[in-house]
Amino acid sequence: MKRPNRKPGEPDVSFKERMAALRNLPSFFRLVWQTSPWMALGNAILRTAQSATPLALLYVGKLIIDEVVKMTHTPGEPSYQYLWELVAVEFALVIITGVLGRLIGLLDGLLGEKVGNHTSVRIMQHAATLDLDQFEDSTFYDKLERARQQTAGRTVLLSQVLSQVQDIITMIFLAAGLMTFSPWLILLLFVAVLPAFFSETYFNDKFYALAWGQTSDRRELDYIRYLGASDESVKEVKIFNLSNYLVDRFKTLSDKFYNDKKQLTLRYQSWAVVFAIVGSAGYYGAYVFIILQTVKGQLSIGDLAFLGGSFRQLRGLLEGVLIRFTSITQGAIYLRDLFEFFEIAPRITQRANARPFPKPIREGFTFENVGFKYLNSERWANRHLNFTLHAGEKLALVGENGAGKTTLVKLLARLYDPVEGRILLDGHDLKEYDLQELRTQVGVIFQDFQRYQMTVSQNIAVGNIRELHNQSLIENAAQKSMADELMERLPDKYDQMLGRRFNKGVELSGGEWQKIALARAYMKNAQLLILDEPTAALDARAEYEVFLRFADLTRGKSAVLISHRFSTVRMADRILVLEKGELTEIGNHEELLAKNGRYAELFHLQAKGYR
Ligand SMILES: Nc1ncnc2c1ncn2[C@@H]1O[C@H](COP(=O)(O)OP(=O)(O)OP(=O)(O)O)[C@@H](O)[C@H]1O
Repeated sequence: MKRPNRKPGEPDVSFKERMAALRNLPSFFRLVWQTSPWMALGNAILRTAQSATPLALLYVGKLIIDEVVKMTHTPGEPSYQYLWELVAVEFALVIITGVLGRLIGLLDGLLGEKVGNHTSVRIMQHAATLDLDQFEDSTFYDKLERARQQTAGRTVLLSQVLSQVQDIITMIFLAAGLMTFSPWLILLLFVAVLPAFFSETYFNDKFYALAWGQTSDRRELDYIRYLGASDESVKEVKIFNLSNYLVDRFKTLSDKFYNDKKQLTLRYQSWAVVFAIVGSAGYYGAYVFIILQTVKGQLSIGDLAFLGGSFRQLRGLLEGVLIRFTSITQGAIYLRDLFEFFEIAPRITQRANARPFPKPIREGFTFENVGFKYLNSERWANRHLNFTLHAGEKLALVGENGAGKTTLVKLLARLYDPVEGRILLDGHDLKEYDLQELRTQVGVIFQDFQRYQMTVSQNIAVGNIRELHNQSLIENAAQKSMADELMERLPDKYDQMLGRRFNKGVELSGGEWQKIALARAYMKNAQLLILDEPTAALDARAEYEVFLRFADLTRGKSAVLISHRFSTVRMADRILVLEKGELTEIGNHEELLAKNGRYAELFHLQAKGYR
C-alpha cells in the first residue's frame, strides 16, 4: 500500500519496504563471497569467537570478586593461588579480545576495500553493455549515480551486518546468563530501548528521502565543481569570466543541501537525546532492583557485579542492535538501487542465433522507410529514408546543422535501432547480425571523438584495442592519417602522453587531435568506414591529402563521409542531401549540380565565399 502523504517521485521507504529491501542482503553477501571467500570466512569465524568474550569476562570478574570477598571474611592466612589463576584468565581474555578486535578490523577494512573495487568494476562492465540512449536519460543517470555511491557506502554495510550478527550472538550469551535471574528485567530493557529504535527508523527514512531527492542536484553540484576547476573548462571560465557565476551557483545549491541536512540532523539528535534518557532509565530501574536483592542477601557481591555488568552491556548491545538494524535496512535500500541498476537491460542486443556479418558485404546497406526520434524528443531526427549504400561505395552526407546526418550514421552503426522501418544488410535486417562482429566491421570516427589523456599509441590503439601492443600497426595507421608527422616534435614520440592532466602531457591542436583520431579508423580492417566531420579542423591542404589517401586506402570498402566542405564532398561516388531528417536529393556531384536544387544552392553559396 502506498503511503497517502507521499510526494510524487519520493521513494517509498515504508517499514514493509524496508523489510523487503533486506532481501537484497543475500545477493550482497554473494557479491562479498565472490570478492574473497577466504576473507569472508575468516571474518565470520573471528567474529563468532569474539562474541563469546564479554560473557566470559563478566563471569570471571564475578568469580574474582566473590573470591576476594570470601578471602576477606575468612580468618587466617589466605591462599592466593586460585585468585591469581582467575586474574591470569581474565588477563588472557582481555588480550584475546583485543587481538580479535584488531584482526576483525583488519579483515573488515581489506574486505570492504575489495568489495568496493569489485562493485566498481561490475558497474563499469554493466554500464558498457547499455545503450547510448539509456545514457541520454537523466533518470538513468540518477540511478547510475546512486549505484556508484554504493561502492563506498557498502564497505560500512558489510561491517555493520557482520557486527550485527556478532552482537546478537553476544546478546544471546548474556541473556542466557540473565534469564536464570529475571526474564522480566530483560523485557524492561527491551521496552525502554524501543522508542530509540522507532525514532531511528523514522529519521533514517527522512535522510534517505532527502538524499534521494537531491540526487539530480548533487550531480549538478559535482558538475559545477568540475567546471570550476578543470583543464578542459579553464579557458572559457577565464575568457567569459564564469568563475563568480559558477561559485554562486555552487553556493546556492550547497547551502540548500546544508540547510536541509541541518534541520533534519537537529531534530534527529534532539530526539536521540530524549530516547537515550528513556533507555538509561530502564537500565537503572533494573539496576536498583538488583542492588536491593543484594542488600537483602539474596545475591552475592560478585553476582551484583556480574548482573550489573551484564545488564549494562546488554542494554548497550540491544540499543546498538536496534539502531544498527535501521541503518542496515537503510543500506539494503541503497543496495536495491545498486541491484536495480544491474537489472537495467540493454535493448540493443542480438538474437540467440545471430547471423555472421557478411565477409565481404555483397549488396550493401538498404534503408527501407527508416525513421528515428530520440527518446526525449517529439521531433523525427530521421524520417522516410529510402536508399542503398552499395558495397564499396563512398557516400557523402550533406545537410545543414541538425539535418540528421549524425543520427543516420548512428543507426548504421546500430547505436540506435530505427523507430520506423528497417535497415537491411545484404537483404537481412541489421538486427539479425552478430553485434560484436558488426562493431568490428563498422568503424566510426565521430566529430566529438574522445581525446584520451593517454599516450599517442594508446590514443590510436583505441580504434582496435586488441592491437594495443602491435606497434607497427599503430605506426602504420598513423602514417595513413598523417598523424606520423607529429612525432617529429613530440619528445616521447609514440609514448608521448597527450593532454595536460598527467605528468609530461603535451596538448595538441584541434587538427592534430583529428589526425590522431583518424588513425583509429585505420587500426582495423572494417568493411564500412564512417567519418563524421573528421577533417573540420584540418587545414585545406591536409584535408585534401587526407581524402586522397582515404579514397586510396579504402578502395573496395564502403564509406560514409559527413562534411560541410564541398571540396571533400564532391570526391564521393554519391552525395545524399538531408533536410530536416529527410532525404531530398541523391546523386553524384555533377548530377546534383545539374539538378540545380538544394545541393547546387549550398555548393554555390560556399564557392561564392571563396571567390
Ligand atoms: N541525443 C539526442 N537526444 C535528442 N535529440 C538529439 C540528440 N542528438 C541529436 N538530436 C537532435 O536530432 C536532430 C538531428 O541531429 P544530428 O546530430 O543527427 O544532426 P547533424 O545533421 O549531424 O547536425 P550537425 O551538422 O550539426 O552535426 C537535431 O535536431 C538534434 O537536436
